Amino acid sequence: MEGHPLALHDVMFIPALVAQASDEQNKKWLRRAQRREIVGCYAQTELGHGSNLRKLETTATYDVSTQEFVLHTPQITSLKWWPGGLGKSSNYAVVVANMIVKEKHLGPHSFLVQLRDEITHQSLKGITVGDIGPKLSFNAIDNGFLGFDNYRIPRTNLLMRHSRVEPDGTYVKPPHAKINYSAMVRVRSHMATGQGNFLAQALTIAVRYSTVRRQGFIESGEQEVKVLDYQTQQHRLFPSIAKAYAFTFAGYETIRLYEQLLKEVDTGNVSLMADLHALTSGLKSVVTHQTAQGIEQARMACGGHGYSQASYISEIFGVAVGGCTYEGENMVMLLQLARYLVKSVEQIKAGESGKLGPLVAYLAVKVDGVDLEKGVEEYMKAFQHVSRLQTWKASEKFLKLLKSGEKREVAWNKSSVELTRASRLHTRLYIAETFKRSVQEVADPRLKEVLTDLLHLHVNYELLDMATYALEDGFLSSSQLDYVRDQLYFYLAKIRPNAVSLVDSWEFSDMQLRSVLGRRDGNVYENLVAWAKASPLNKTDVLPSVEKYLKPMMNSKL
Ligand SMILES: CCCCC/C=C\C/C=C\C/C=C\C/C=C\C/C=C/C(=O)SCCNC(=O)CCNC(=O)[C@H](O)C(C)(C)COP(=O)(O)OP(=O)(O)OC[C@H]1O[C@@H](n2cnc3c(N)ncnc32)[C@H](O)[C@@H]1OP(=O)(O)O
Ligand SMILES: Cc1cc2nc3c(=O)[nH]c(=O)nc-3n(C[C@H](O)[C@H](O)[C@H](O)COP(=O)(O)OP(=O)(O)OC[C@H]3O[C@@H](n4cnc5c(N)ncnc54)[C@H](O)[C@@H]3O)c2cc1C
Repeated sequence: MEGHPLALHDVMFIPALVAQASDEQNKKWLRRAQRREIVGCYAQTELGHGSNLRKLETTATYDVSTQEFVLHTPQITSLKWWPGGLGKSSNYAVVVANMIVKEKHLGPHSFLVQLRDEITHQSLKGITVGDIGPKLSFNAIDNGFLGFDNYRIPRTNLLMRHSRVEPDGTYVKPPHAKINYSAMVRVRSHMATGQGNFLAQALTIAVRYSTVRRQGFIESGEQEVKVLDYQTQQHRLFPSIAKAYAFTFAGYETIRLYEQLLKEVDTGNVSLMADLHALTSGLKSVVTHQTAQGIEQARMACGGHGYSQASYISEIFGVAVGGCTYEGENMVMLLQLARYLVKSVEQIKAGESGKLGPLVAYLAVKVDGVDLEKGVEEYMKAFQHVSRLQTWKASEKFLKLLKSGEKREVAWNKSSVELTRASRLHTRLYIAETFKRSVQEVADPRLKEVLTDLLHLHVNYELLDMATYALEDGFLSSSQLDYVRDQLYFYLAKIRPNAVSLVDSWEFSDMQLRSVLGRRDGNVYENLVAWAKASPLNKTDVLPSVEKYLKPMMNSKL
């Protein structure tokens, strides 16, 4: 859970080679990387810039006389900073640097760069590399820094699947300006399943523990109740169980889309790139945020013992919450999706609704009202309505500011909170729709029934959470919201008997969970005592600090 120093080798280094190196280059590098003869990382972020890639400062200047690129770190802010596995483990890196050929700045490009000797593992001359120090979590990964002092690499180390520099310095452009960002899009496509998995781990711990923990009464005179029987506890945990399933289903879809994109790009078709970028930007942001919230609620749902490291939930939280920042800070990525939504609104206004992609076609179709009692399809229409309403409002705000003479960037900034709200609602609609589609496809009727309960819980919880938007223009009445509330409580109670099976079905082993509270056998109390006794502070009865500090204090006459 604390991460693995080679994680980025598999998660980004190899995928970057697969997607960006030419077949010829990969004959040399890929097999070696796959066999782990070389260990790599993905070095893009710098001390001064992570979000705004156009301002990366590391330069790769082409020297036509030697047919080499000269990598250089011009100032302190240009040091690579954060890449996982860079500090101590990797001897190679895919380095993203601003490419300069014949004095022309051609923007961020990826290069394969050797950092350390393959035999001694010592850093090479011209390279400064090290670890950035302890972090909130992920401390088994050596996130690192890296500087170049006019460090030379062959021309052929530019990853040349999509763009090239010929020996004479002629630049061949890629078919899409952002094709070099593919390693990030890949990880973003995988993040919904990855984060769903983190959330699932925390929930497994909290739900199991909530059936062991007995405290208080619902009806007097009986045995104290399992805390999972409290409606508040169910409300804290069950909607997150639904989300963990929903994120996993949505993630399967984005992974499929990414694989399709890779194939299409190889045939020169880059049309899916904008759609997938927008989709994964929003999904990564919403999923990481809601996962962090869900894990934190799971921790609190375990009361005092949730705060102990014996719960292991704090470590899961630390790792998962990193996802709000890495692969694109969430606000920045929500604003990327917002660009796509605003463009879609502009298309509709220009009478070009027919050109809209399937995920945004609903923005052009108005619905007057819904009858929620008819079922999930009506909820989808309600989600579409709130997302459409907010997307139009935010877009109109931006477009009005533009029309009033504001500069584009200023108008954008003044509309940005509203735009991020639109992006979230659009993404939550997507999650609900993929959840619905996935449940409809389940063949086993008993499984389908339980998952359908979860889906109902999800749509009622989500709609209630978006109620402000739905009430704003009178789309939903307060009596409809009362119906949603009743449905929510109905499904909390209905799911209760299946709650343990729903988390057990994720099949985490005790070794994976590393949680005293979440043990499969439920022997929490005995093992908490054993865990506490094993604490380093309990190795001796009297600590050296007693002689050194406590006694002088206690014996002092002052
Ligand atoms: C595979 C398994 C993964 C499992 C993961 C799951 C769980 C984790 C478990 C364990 C993981 C272990 C380790 C992983 C941990 C950490 C790894 C972390 C790695 C990193 O963080 S790597 C660094 C990531 N950095 C970023 O994400 C930077 C964010 N910034 C950007 O991406 C860009 O700067 C920007 C914000 C997109 C803007 O780019 P810019 O070039 O300035 O473009 P704009 O002018 O804003 O836009 C122009 C235009 O281009 C479109 N665009 C931008 N990007 C793309 C893209 N990628 N594809 C397609 N189109 C793109 C943009 O939309 C604009 O289009 P317009 O039509 O609107 O003009
Ligand atoms: C655990 C972890 C692992 C990482 N692994 C890697 C790795 O392997 N390789 C790698 O290259 N990098 C890695 N990173 C770096 C990571 O990708 C960046 O930190 C991330 O992209 C955010 O960039 P930043 O740090 O520049 O944030 P900043 O952009 O400085 O963000 C600071 C604040 O400014 C806001 N902001 C910035 N720009 C805008 C804007 N245009 N509009 C509105 N608000 C804005 C943000 O929303 C945020 O609130 C890792 C980071 C972490 C935490």
